[in-house]
Amino acid sequence: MGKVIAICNHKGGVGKTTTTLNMAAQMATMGKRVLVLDFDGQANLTLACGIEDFEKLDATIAGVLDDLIQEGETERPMPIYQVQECLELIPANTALAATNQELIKAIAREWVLHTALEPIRNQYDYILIDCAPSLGIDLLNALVAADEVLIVTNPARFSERGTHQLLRTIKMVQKLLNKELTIAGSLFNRVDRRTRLARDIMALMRENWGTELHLFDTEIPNSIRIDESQAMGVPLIMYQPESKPAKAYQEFVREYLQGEER
Ligand SMILES: Nc1ncnc2c1ncn2[C@@H]1O[C@H](COP(=O)(O)OP(=O)(O)OP(=O)(O)O)[C@@H](O)[C@H]1O
Ligand SMILES: [Mg+2]
Repeated sequence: MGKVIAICNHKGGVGKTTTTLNMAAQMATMGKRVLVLDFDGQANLTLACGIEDFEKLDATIAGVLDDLIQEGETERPMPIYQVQECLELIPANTALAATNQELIKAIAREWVLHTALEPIRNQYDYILIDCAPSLGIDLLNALVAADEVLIVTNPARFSERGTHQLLRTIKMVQKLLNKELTIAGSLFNRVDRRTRLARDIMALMRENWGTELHLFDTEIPNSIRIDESQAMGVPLIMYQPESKPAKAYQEFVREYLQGEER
């Protein structure tokens, strides 16, 4: 059975999409069968996978969920696009905003994504869900569909407060909706260790959170290479595998997989 990982933080722009894509690309490079799901109407992941005209796509995750919400339709074929060997994508576009409105009123509303993914879970080693910056019904759906949640965060004072809110939501889901859900931990992205302030904040965050939450040792550095690879529509892991942030993502996946074995 494939493992479903929700990559989330309700704070925007912390690097959820970047992490989803590069983690997935690295896993695929290692021969794992990986599916990434764009679960954000901004469609950043879809675009980063090289689909420029995503607004013209007929088949996206929104359509699958709409059929489930309106008809209870569970047999609809999944819109799956090949990104690279071993790596596939279910895309999104702005239609997902309307779907989210319908989700709020749906029967078994927190379970819709879980039901949608059920028929294809076995086809992959990993399914990575790129969540929107939200604490709403879409996040709840991702957390119910997931086996594990990975939090991506930045070393900034505001991030600390936000993480408490997010952990509260995750814990509620663990109690009320998905008892099997585990927290993989938190990955620090956009780390710039050159400044004293950044080093101090990192030390503070590691001290404050370390007991409550697993914090991955690997840190993803702040680097212009990330934006460059996105502009090219290619995961950084493939575009510049020798660059510092690509190496950091390789190291992070190694650390992540080691943690799985424990
Ligand atoms: N390590 C990094 N170094 C430099 N830029 C980065 C890094 N990680 C992400 N970025 C840039 O920051 C922006 C936000 O990243 P990303 O889209 O991955 O965040 P997100 O959490 O998915 O955002 P949203 O909440 O809007 O979905 C992008 O322009 C991305 O290229
Ligand atoms: Mg994103």
